[in-house]
Amino acid sequence: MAKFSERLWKTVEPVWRSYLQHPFVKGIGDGSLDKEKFKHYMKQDYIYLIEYSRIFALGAAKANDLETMTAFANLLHGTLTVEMDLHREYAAELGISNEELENTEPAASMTSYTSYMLNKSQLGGVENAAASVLACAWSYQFIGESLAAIPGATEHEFYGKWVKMYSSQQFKELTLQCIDLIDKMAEGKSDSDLAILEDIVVKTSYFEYMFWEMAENKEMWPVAATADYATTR
Ligand SMILES: Cc1ncc(CN)c(N)n1
Repeated sequence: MAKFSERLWKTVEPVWRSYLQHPFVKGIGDGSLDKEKFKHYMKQDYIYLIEYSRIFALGAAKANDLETMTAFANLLHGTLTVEMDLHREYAAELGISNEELENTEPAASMTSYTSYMLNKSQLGGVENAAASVLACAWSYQFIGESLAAIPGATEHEFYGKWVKMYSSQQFKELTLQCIDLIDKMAEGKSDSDLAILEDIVVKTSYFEYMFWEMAENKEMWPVAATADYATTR
């Protein structure tokens, strides 16, 4: 029988392929991306990764066996180190302190995406946590590998290390652990339970697209509060 992850790939493939056509992703691949857009993305992505890490912690807490708990703990550690080190390196290059990075004011898309994942993971069992993180890891690995195939993309003086990290063996191993987790959790589940997990993967894939849009357009919130409020933030 086909693995659940194969079914998921077929369902979300058109959404993930659309990322490769997105101007922000294309700009990383050909090195033409405006650095101010990247700076906005990188700051939002850093606070996104803090919330994303919480899902791994929730998965570890909800795990029914030690093997699953260890996998979630490894993924938590990998995100806090391998992935977030990349952001800290870019921040240092762009003159942003770790404190400023951590205190980034969350944008609407970042807030809605992480709130959705946290809600699904808190309400459901450990399988909801595995479904919530899947598109995040796997779609970035898909993007990383696709961009790495573009001549010169990994050697670009600024964006090269982004492409290298997301196409690296280390990141691939973290992704494979996420795929393995969802496949194990899908075993023996009813069609209706699998449909619930699939829906989480589809919705998070849509949120991924919205995140690229937020980055491209340097979005925060659609309207501004008073200037007084803004200065107290
Ligand atoms: C929004 C988002 N989605 C996924 C990833 C890859 N963990 C990320 N860094 N940022």
